[in-house]
Amino acid sequence: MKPIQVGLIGLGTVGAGTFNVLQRNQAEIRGRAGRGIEIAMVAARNAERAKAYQAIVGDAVPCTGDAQQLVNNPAIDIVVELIGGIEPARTLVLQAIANGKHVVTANKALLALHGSEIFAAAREKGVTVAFEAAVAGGIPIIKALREGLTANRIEWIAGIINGTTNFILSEMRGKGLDFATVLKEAQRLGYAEADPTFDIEGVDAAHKLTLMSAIAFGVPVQFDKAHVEGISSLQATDIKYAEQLGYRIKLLGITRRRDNGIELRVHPTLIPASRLIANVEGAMNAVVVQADAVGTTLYYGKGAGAEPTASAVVADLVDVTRLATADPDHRVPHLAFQPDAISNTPVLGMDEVQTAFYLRLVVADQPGVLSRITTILAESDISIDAVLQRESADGERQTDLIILTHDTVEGRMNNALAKMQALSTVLAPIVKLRKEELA
Ligand SMILES: NC(=O)C1=CN([C@@H]2O[C@H](COP(=O)(O)OP(=O)(O)OC[C@H]3O[C@@H](n4cnc5c(N)ncnc54)[C@H](O)[C@@H]3O)[C@@H](O)[C@H]2O)C=CC1
Ligand SMILES: N[C@@H](CC=O)C(=O)O
Ligand code: NA
Repeated sequence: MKPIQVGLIGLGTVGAGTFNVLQRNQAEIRGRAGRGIEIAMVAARNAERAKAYQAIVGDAVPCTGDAQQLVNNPAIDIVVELIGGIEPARTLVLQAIANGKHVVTANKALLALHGSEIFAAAREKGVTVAFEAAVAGGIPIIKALREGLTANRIEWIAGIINGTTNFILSEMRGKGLDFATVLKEAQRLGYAEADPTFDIEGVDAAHKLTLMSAIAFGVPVQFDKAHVEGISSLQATDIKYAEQLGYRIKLLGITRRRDNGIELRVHPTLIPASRLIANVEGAMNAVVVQADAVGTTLYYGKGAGAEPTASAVVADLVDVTRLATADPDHRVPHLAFQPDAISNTPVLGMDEVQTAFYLRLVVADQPGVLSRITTILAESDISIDAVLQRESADGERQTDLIILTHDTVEGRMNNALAKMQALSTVLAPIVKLRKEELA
């Protein structure tokens, strides 16, 4: 059978990785896909990359600077979008779909914001939009959630789904390096987004979490409802105290089914140091899924970088090649659930989220301070798990008071915090971090 014809837009980190993997493993890939997968055209903005690429493939495969030419080329069956960002990616993807082409993309930002529009357009035209690379890079987590766990009622998902921030946290903790140095290294290694604030402020993780939540719970993609907090205000003191209490701090994406809705949140989180996920270091990603039949499963691997991400892009190309001749109505639905089974279960506001807390208070070193604080917690019906008192680095007349609580509702905790903050013996803004046992 004639090889399937692929148009590749973007020859950056992932684009070049995809080209390399397709070239290197073409015989195996053909065996698995049932026919060859051939790059028929490339669109690239980076002149140097385009030249290097052209030197490898010669003139047989045209390389254009105008991606519109590629998506409108009738010879192309599958468009691979690897440029990132919203525009022109959105227009190009919709144009490719309108032209009846399947799409493979690694663009989580695009799908988290415009997934509903894109998947609806694809359904209408009977084409597939595959996006394994968009969540946790090379880890086949979309496949696992959408197909492998399809028998289950998923209860919650918690994941380290941003390699850059995990790399930063690990290097700072392990080697004592400063934030800016480690971020530069993450950029050099190709982990970071074009705008690294997306990584650092938790936005990239929230994009990925939004997609997993939709697939797990049969709800639309709704990034605008996600709670997003990154690592920029995380302090070394809290990492140290967390360790003393037997916890590690990781930037986690958590989505959980509750009776009254779905939690969708990204924030630094204390996790017991004994959990496997607490020991995931560097740019590695890990996703824990709790489901009713199978119990807990853990997916671990490289979530960023050229070839790990290309592994997922090429796997999608093989899937789409296998599916290309299948009846569109019987393909795996984009978001796992059939369109008429997508529910409008609400995403809960943070006030309604249930979690445990780590609090650090800088308090005056005098009698009665601790009891006033514990009274406020008791009156708020918040129960204490552990208390640690340490000499404060900043002065003799003050002390650091670290409190771990059991699960409560965040709104209740915020009310109690306001009362504590108003005490004259509380000398600095209280640090509040969330804590999850993940069991
Ligand atoms: N780098 C990584 O580890 C991962 C990246 N991703 C996603 O993959 C996508 C690509 O990321 P990277 O390869 O890291 O980015 P990159 O910045 O290295 O590459 C993007 C390339 O697209 C080119 N480009 C931009 N606009 C273009 C246009 N209109 N036509 C043709 N070429 C154009 C740029 O010149 C650049 O070479 C993004 O959506 C990113 O979020 C997903 C998982 C991991
Ligand atoms: N910037 C992302 C790349 C992969 O999605 C990350 O650091 O994880
Ligand atoms: Na993946």
